[in-house]
Amino acid sequence: MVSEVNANPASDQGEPKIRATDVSVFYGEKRAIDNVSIDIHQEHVTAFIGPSGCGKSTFLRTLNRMNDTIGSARVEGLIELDGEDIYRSGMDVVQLRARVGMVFQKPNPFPKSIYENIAYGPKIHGLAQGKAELDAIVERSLHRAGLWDEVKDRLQDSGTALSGGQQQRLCIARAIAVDPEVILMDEPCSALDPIATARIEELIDDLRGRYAIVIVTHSMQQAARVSQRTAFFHLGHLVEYGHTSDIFTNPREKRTQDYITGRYG
Ligand SMILES: Nc1ncnc2c1ncn2[C@@H]1O[C@H](COP(=O)(O)OP(=O)(O)OP(=O)(O)O)[C@@H](O)[C@H]1O
Repeated sequence: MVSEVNANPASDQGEPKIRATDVSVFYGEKRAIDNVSIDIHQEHVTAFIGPSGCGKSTFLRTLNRMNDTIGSARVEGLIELDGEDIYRSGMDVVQLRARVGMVFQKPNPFPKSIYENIAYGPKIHGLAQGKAELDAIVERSLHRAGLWDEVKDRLQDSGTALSGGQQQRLCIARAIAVDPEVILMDEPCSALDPIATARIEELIDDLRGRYAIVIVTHSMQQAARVSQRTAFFHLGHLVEYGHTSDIFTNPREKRTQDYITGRYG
């Protein structure tokens, strides 16, 4: 049975950016997420932690309807972005995914130039009036992602020729280029070395405040370093959600305590 969780430890922060209410996710008959309610706030980095298979990625994907791409997946419950039900019929999913961008575990730049990787989204969303405006978006996005200085002299080189860490920053720049409100990150550092990981963590901190960021991570150290709110999932349940400092120093639930002290996971 799910214990009572505080779904809104940031109630002092005004209206949530995203509110999930009684969300369950099924793959065929199998229930991977069980009745999860949570508020995600604008000014924060929110970390999802929990043992492998607990449903962190599945739940993350419900927040921009990425589960729609998995044939067997079915979502129940309500997910609101600024109060709007994102699963309502008629919702423009392409537009939604621009507002709620995603960065994946493995960097996945398009097999195109660095410039085109960034320019593609703004072009299809009609965000630039002409070449000069597009150039400005590309430069600004690469700046924000902390990549401009490294690539400004080779914007026509292929994005796939960059190092893993640079590719991941390119993917973050690509998400930023369409002016998102929320950025979802699914284990964005798991394919990176410690130096590249540190750069992404610094970047997440720089981006905080401008976007609501949700990060799935296997690393409790990373959650503690980059997030202000942490949600602990176990077997499809949201066991505990709160201020990151409280979750790591003073968890209310025994299952959280056991996980953060390394008893399982
Ligand atoms: N496409 C899919 N089809 C069927 N079952 C799936 C699919 N994706 C995930 N699952 C199942 O749903 C459950 C939750 O998986 P999910 O990947 O969301 O967990 P996770 O906590 O992100 O795991 P990990 O930390 O290992 O990435 C698991 O039992 C998994 O096997």
